This record gives sequence, structure tokens and C-alpha cells, in this order.
Amino acid sequence: MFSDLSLLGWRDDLYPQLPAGAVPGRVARVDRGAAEVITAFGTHQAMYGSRVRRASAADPVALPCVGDWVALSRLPEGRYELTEVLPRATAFVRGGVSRHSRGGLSGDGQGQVLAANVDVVFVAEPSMHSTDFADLGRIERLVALAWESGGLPVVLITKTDLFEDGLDDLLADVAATAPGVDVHPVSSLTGDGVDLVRAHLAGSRTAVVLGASGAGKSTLVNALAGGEVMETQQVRAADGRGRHTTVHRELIPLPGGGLVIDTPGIRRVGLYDMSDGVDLVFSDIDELAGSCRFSDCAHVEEPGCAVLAAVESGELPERRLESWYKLQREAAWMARRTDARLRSEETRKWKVIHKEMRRSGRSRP
Ligand SMILES: Nc1nc2c(ncn2[C@@H]2O[C@H](COP(=O)(O)OP(=O)(O)OP(=O)(O)O)[C@@H](O)[C@H]2O)c(=O)[nH]1
Ligand SMILES: [Zn+2]
Repeated sequence: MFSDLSLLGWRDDLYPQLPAGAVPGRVARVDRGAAEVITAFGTHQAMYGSRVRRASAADPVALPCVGDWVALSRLPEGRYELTEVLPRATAFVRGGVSRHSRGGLSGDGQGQVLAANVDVVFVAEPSMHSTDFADLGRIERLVALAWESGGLPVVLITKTDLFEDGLDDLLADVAATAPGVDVHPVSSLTGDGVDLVRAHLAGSRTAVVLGASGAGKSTLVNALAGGEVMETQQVRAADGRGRHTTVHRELIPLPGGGLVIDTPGIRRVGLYDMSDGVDLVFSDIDELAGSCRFSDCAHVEEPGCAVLAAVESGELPERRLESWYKLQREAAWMARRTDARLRSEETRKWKVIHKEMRRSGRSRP
């Protein structure tokens, strides 16, 4: 129980935003039409009030999400209703432009907020991943997403215990890739650098950890928590069941202070925003592409390709084109996956409707 809301990240400037008589709380999880909200008087399951339902029907950005500060009101029967989402300081928006939603509920009518009020965005990239070194392109992209959310990016080069020498060179390359951003080496295995990471959470700040699968995100959060709060790949592999389906809280207060938000959406945030993100982060390639002979040039072996010519002349680093190829592939994969999911949802919906029709047909005299 949090008798002191400031431990959950509450800021006093939110008080004037709170309707009279309402109970403030922070959303720890959302589930169709209801949210699990942590308040000073314990955790409550709260249904969305009519105002929230109306606003979110018009614009999904208005839907409560993990990390939101909300107003609860107690209904006569003792249940709680979520009556308002307080203005957001920062927001991760999928498929929309977060700038529009910052500090309020207005959006472009198509975004979905994945997490709100995130102060620090850790971008985790392993120093070594199987036989590969850190992927600078991925760091570039995730840092761009972090800035866009309104949070402060901090790059973490993880698994430094796997690195023999040359770490300083790698860190210098990373610093050049993300100018103006703190870069910390960390090993969750030996504990090296973990305190520096923890320092970013001082003052009950809220963080998310972005990074590819296997980057060491869960292991790091467990190291910060000083115990297992998240399931790592090793644990999942050991019991052979894959990721557990047990529901657990997605806003995780750390014993040493500070909070971490971990949701499936945040885990995939780098992939979601790919189609917009690719163009944003690779504006140089986009611009060159305008001079390719073919408008649908894939910049692989097409004649008259301005992008390949720029690599040839040294104007464009080959590494950037390689990251661009990779992102295109990931984006295409993501799109195919989303299509498949939509199709199966559609099939399910029709099954229910058909069943319903059969049943009502039978029940008629
Ligand atoms: N040597 C070394 N291995 C690490 C370190 N941190 C994590 N690992 C290992 O890397 C693998 C992946 O770690 P996870 O923490 O599960 O990675 P994740 O980013 O949470 O991965 P997903 O849950 O798939 O997104 C596990 O086998 C960890 O034991 C580290 O600091 N050093
Ligand atoms: Zn081209």
C-alpha cells in the first residue's frame, strides 16, 4: 500500500487538476473498460465512467493507459469509477504523433497510448549479441522514439562482462550516434554500473526499458529490484513454457525507489512505429531516394539508384543503408503479423455472431 503517493511519482502540480472529492491514483494495468488503479488506500479495479468512455470512443488517445494519473470516484455501492485521466506529462503513442497528445487528451484520432508519464527511457543494447557488436542503427531509432515520447533517453550498453577490450571505443561510437544522451555501460551479471542506472530513478521517477529481445531488459529490472520481478529468457527456457500468461502488474514499483513500466506494447514499441519511424530516422535515405530512377527503388541493385551511388561515393555510410534494409524487413514482418491477427479476430467475431444467430433461431417457438 502506498500511503505516500509521491513514492508512485505523484507531482503536486497535479492537485489542481483533480476534480473536487475525487481520489487520485495511478493506473497499474488496463483491461477492456476497466483499470487497476493504485491509490493511497490500496489498489482498486475501476470501471470507466461515461465521460472517459465517450472521449475514448471519439479518440483512442483518451483511453486510460499504464502510468496514467486518474481521478476515481466512489460509487454508492462501494465500487470505484474512473472519471478522468489527468493531463499527461509524456506519452508513448503507437501509430500517432505523440506531440499532439502531450499534456492533454487531444490526439490525431488514430493513436493509441502505450504508456504515460514516463520520465526516463532506457535504451538497452547489448555490447555483444551472439557474435555481433552493438547495433548503432537500433540505438538511433529507439533514441528517436524516446525523444518523441517526451521522456529523457539514456542509452545502456548491456552485458559489458562479455566484452574483452575495446569497450571504450564502442562507447565513443555510441555517444556519437546519440549526441547529448547519457551512455552507461552496465552488466546485470556482475552488477557493474547498476547503481548508475538506479540513480536515474531517484525522486521516484518512472522508467521504461526499450530494446530488442534478448537485450537484457528483464535481467536489468531484476537487478534494479534486487530480486525477480520479471521473467527472463533463461527462466522461460528452463520451464519450457515460453512467456507465462499469468497476469501481473505492469507498473512495477522498485524497492529502492522509482518505478518501471513493462507492457507487451512497450516491449514492441520499436517495431510498431517502424513505418513512420523509418522515414523519420532515415530522412537522409528518404531524400536520396527521391533521385533514384525508379520511384519504387529498393536500393539493392537497381540501375540509377541514388542511394547506392551515395554509398559508393562515401556520402552515405554503408552501415546506415544496412540498418535501413533491416528496418524495412522488420516493418514488413510486423505488418504481416498485424494482418494475420486482424484476420483471426474477424473470424472469431463471425463465429460468435453465427453462434448467436443459431441460438436465437432455436429459442424461437
Ligand atoms: N553475460 C551476461 N548475460 C546477460 C546479462 N543480462 C542478461 N543476460 C542474459 O541475456 C539473456 C536475455 O536476457 P533477458 O533479460 O531475458 O532479455 P530481455 O531483453 O528481457 O528479452 P525479452 O524478454 O525477450 O524482451 C538471458 O539469457 C540473460 O541471462 C549480462 O549483464 N551479462
Ligand atoms: Zn534507390
